[in-house]
Amino acid sequence: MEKQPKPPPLLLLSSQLSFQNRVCEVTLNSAFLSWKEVETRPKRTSGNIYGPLKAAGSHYVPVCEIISVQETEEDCPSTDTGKWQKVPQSVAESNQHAFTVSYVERTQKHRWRCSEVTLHCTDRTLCLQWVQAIREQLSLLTIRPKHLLVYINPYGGKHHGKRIYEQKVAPIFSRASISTDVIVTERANHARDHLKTEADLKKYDGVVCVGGDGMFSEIIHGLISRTQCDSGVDQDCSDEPLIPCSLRIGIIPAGSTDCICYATVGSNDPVTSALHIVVGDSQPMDVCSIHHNKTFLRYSVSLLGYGFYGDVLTDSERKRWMGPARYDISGVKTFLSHRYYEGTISFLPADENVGTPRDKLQCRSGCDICRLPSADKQVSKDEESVSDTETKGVWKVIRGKFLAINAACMSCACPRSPKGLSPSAHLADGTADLILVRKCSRFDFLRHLLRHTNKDDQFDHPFVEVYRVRQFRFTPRYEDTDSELDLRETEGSGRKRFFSQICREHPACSCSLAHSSWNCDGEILPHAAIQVRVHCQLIKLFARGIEEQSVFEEPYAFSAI
Ligand SMILES: CCCCCCCCCCCCC/C=C/[C@@H](O)[C@H](COP(=O)(O)O)NC(C)=O
Ligand SMILES: Nc1ncnc2c1ncn2[C@@H]1O[C@H](COP(=O)(O)OP(=O)(O)O)[C@@H](O)[C@H]1O
Ligand SMILES: [Ca+2]
Repeated sequence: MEKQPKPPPLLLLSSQLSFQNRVCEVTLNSAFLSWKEVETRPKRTSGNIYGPLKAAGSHYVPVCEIISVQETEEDCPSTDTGKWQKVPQSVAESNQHAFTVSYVERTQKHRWRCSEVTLHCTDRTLCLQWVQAIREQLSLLTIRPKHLLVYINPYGGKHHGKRIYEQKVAPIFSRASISTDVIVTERANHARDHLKTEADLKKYDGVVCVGGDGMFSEIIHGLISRTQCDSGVDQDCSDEPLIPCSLRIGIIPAGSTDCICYATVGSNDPVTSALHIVVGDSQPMDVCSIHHNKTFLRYSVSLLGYGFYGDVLTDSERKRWMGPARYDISGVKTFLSHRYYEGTISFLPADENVGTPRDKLQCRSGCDICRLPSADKQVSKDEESVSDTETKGVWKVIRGKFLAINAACMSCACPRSPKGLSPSAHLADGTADLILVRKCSRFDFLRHLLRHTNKDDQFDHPFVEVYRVRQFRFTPRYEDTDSELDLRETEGSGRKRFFSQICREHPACSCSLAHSSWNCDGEILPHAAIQVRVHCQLIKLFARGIEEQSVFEEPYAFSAI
């Protein structure tokens, strides 16, 4: 289909206003607000005392990135104590009428800041006309949230959640005329239970989570369960397609890892996240459901890890008082213990059109793969059911001794690992990357781990395999005989023989090490044998995916427009 050329933006208002004592040509059209300095005063240059009328720096702000506009009360002393208030530029200007536009400015490392420009008018009518025209354009942006439900975990990360929200986020929401109901949680699972049973969700345009990945996990559990419950979907039934949640979720990072925020925005910065909420961004996201036989256990959006990451989490939970540093201490300890686990992984590979975990195509804002119509979208019940299409694939079975089994339905990029556990995983393609790290030497495992922190390919080792999957199952070795899959032991079954073998191979370890635990977005799962299925685009965030670097380096320098 041929693309229709976009109609040119409609010119709405144009005036000569003053900015920092200079005359500016200010224009508002349906797409941009722009101001261009115009040199009107005669300028002395060598030879010619009258220089040409010169256009200096032009500025363009897309209307969709304007946060707010207000009349600036320059004559009255300020009642606004935030950093929003500008001191008048000069005595000459202070008597004039002015309005201030706040807008998004991109800075380094995918961070957004709130910038502002104050434009002075010669009369009040013109000033009000400008304020009204800009407000009208903002009111057309119906994707922007107006009323939000905010949950704050006061104990996440370094326990700064409440302060971060009050000092950095609330002023931005109030500037953007967003009203909020704020709940500071009093116990673990407070937010989840409130969302699941109590909250009047019809009142809100979105939910905001102030905390880390664990807190985000609470929010999605509450929201997904509520949505299924309201639609009569049984979460215990692993074949049934789930109903996508309609409310978007914003993440204000205030946790230890903040992987979900970092991997969907590109930074773990509260102001940037608040601005993505204000402009009403929307990023769909895959969610894994985890079952044990016919029982629903949990959902996961970031890391689902058995072996190394499971053991790191189990050890670090005892060190919560240390804050984010607990993961480093437990990481070193777990690395030194060098435990491996036996079991069987079986999985349903994804079709080739979603790419492969090693294709080096990173998921970025507006990602083509996540927009593919063939992505395993949630289908309505009268259409072909998801299970029909999925059973057409062929399951693969891998048995072995593993140091780590990780599944990531997105990159899991975080400050600790800027490209993530699976750098080419997609946020919303309906697949997860399954990473199997087989038993190897400590030195090799260290090389693999260190590659998460630099540019080298962590999958380029003979003991690492990675697959893009839609579903998988894991059965630890001693449970193989009870498994529904009936994957029989070839080397002999029976617990006694299994434990004696483990102990022979592992003289320094105790028998209890035959099992690890699953780390599910920072929560320990009670079962080792699990079935996992990816649900394409089950939730939506107030985010837009990571923007291409070029957008950041040249922040809206629309010189060609
Ligand atoms: C020896 C050098 C080791 C460097 C290894 C670096 C690998 C880092 C890969 C991290 C992937 C993190 C995925 C995110 C997991 C979060 O859900 C979870 C819970 O985060 P939270 O505490 O709630 O913020 N955090 C952890 C560490 O398990
Ligand atoms: N008020 C509270 N008291 C204790 N625990 C809480 C409270 N609110 C939330 N939690 C729990 O704290 C855990 C960690 O929270 P999170 O915000 O992810 O921080 P971190 O990244 O440091 O782990 C989550 O599992 C969440 O369920
Ligand atoms: Ca995915």
